[in-house]
Formats: sequence, C-alpha cells, structure tokens
Amino acid sequence: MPFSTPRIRPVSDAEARAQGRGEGLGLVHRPRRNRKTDWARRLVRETTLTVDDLIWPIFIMNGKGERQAIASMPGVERLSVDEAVRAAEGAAKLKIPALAIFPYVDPTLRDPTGSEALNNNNLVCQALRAIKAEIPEIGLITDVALDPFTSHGHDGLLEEDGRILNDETVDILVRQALVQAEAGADVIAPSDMMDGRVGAIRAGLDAAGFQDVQIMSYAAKYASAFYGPFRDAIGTAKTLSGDKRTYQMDPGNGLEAIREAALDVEEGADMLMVKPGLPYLDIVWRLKEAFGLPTFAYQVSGEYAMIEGAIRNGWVDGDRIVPESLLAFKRAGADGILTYFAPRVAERLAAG
Ligand SMILES: NCc1[nH]cc(CCC(=O)O)c1CC(=O)O
Ligand SMILES: [Mg+2]
Repeated sequence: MPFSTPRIRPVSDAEARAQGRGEGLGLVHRPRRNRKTDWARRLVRETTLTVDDLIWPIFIMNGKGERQAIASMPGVERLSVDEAVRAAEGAAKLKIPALAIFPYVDPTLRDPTGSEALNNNNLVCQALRAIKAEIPEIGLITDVALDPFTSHGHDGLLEEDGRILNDETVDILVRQALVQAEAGADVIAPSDMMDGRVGAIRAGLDAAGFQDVQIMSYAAKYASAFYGPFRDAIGTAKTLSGDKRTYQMDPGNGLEAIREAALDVEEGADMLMVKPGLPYLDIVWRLKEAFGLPTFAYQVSGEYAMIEGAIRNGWVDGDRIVPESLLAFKRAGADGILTYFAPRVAERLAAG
C-alpha cells in the first residue's frame, strides 16, 4: 500500500506550445486517458475488493428453525443456532473467510454482572461448537464485552453512581474470552474499550494453552450513534442506562486513536479494528500507516441501515453503492471489513 505519490511538475501551456504540442490547451498531462475504456480502468485500478476482504457479523438467538427480522436492519435476521450453521455453510461456499458472532441473550438470563457470559454452554458457545463441528473451514470471531449479558446493557460492571469499573471488568472479560476459546473461537475480538484488556486476555489465553487464538482488538471504538440498530438486534436499546462515553472514544479525537492502538499493539493485539467505518476512514488510514498491522473496519449497523434504507426506497443503486462503500475501506488501507452486506457482496463477486 503506497502512502505517497511523486509530485507531478505541471507543464505550462506556453511550454507545451513551444515543444510543438498541438493546439488548444496544449496539455501534456491528460489523466482521462487512463480512464477511456473499461480495460484501461481495470488496468490502472489501485484497489480492489475481493471476497477475502469480508467478515460477516451474524446475530444468533435461542430456538430451532427460528429467524427473526430486526426492524431497524431490514434484510438482517436473528438466527437460531441451527439456522446459523446453515448460514455459515452458505458463507463458506461463497468463500467468506470469517464470521463474527453476536448473541441476542434471553432477557431472563441477563443480570448486573453479565454472569451468563461465563456460562460455557451459553448461546455463543453453542453456536461456536455447532458451526465448528459442521463447517470447520470458516473462521469464527467472538465479541468480548458484557453488554449482551448485562441487565443494564453496559459492556462492563456498573457501579451505583454510574461508573463502569475497569479492572474488575477486565477480570471477567479474560474469563469470557477463555470460555469462548474453549468452545472453539479462532479470534477473540474485545469490543469493550476497558484499559488493559488486550494484555490481560493475551496472558489468560497463553496460560490456558491458547497461544494460537488471535486477538482482533477494537482498538479505536467510538461512542457512536451509528450503533443504534445493533442495540435493537441484541436487545439492549431499551435497557441501556445512560451512554458509553466514559469508555468508548470521543468522536472528535484522532490522535487518541493512535495512542489507544499503540497500547493494544504493545499488549499483543494481532489485528486492529476501527469502528464505526465509513465516517472514520481517516482513523483507518492513520492506524495502518502508524502500525502496519492487519487493520479492519466495521461498517456498523447504522451505516447498514442508512444504505439499505436508501436502497429500499429506490433512492440509490444498491448494486453499485454497496461495493463502492466497501472499496472505500480498502482504499483507506483496511485489510478487511466487517459488513452485514458480506453474503450479498460475495454472491455478486462470485457471479463476476
Ligand atoms: N460491545 C458491543 C458492540 N459490539 C459491536 C457493536 C456495534 C456493531 C454495530 O453497530 O453494527 C457494539 C455496540 C455497542 O458498543 O454498543
Ligand atoms: Mg484501549
């Protein structure tokens, strides 16, 4: 990925005429030449999107043969574990490299400390085992954070005064990561934004013999309104008390993203992630440039809802806008994108 281009010396009209370069503007440089035909455009294209760039986030739920629509994410459904296995099979056929799994936890199982996160037979673990058993070739990424499991919808332990406890939460997150690794997770993706969790999880995984389990750190995760539909999907929209601004990043900050990522790299992150996606492409670029680590971006639920809503209204051309939105991530230096459009795009890419 080149990050600089040589400067082009402009040739003046007078110079060009003096060189006998024809009439009119006498231009030496005509960038349009490289765009004149489809073959020329393909030949000079700097970035491409392939199926290898896609990670598909899926929502899972209890039951059998169940698929449940999510109102704010038209076209996305919660899937019972058996349906998730079929979805994984379809994704593997399309050569999508990996899935990211998010649970809709039965509200009766949620409590203030998110204890269900540590149940080694919870929904996430059931899905991991079922998919691993039938579709071993697809990568499985699991989210480490307590929000699907807590009655208050926060990613960590909530004090009465509204504080989210850091170190106490990290202890639980390490155990959550171990539960997931034991059930077959290939990649642990901490999305909680507690300080020090990457190092603690790495140490915990290594001590338990999971040296080969990767960590994809949500290194720069912003306190964003673009997560709204996701909170509908996992059922925390109504229960979330307050907001997540004391742990997720302030949307005004860019340098802080580099500091956050530097800590995660030092603590042992194998891959970095930026979230949300399109509104934060500057951050993707800066992290890729600063660390050169595999860098991912999450085209989050609100971005999906905006694009899909406009497609469904006939306001934009879905066949073109979706791949264009994903190509933009690649151009910004991303190695891959978590996107709800993954299967749709993979199908189109396969069709050629
Ligand atoms: N830790 C939870 C988590 N993991 C991924 C998302 C958002 C994904 C999306 O919006 O698609 C969130 C939401 C949040 O932090 O509230
Ligand atoms: Mg951090």
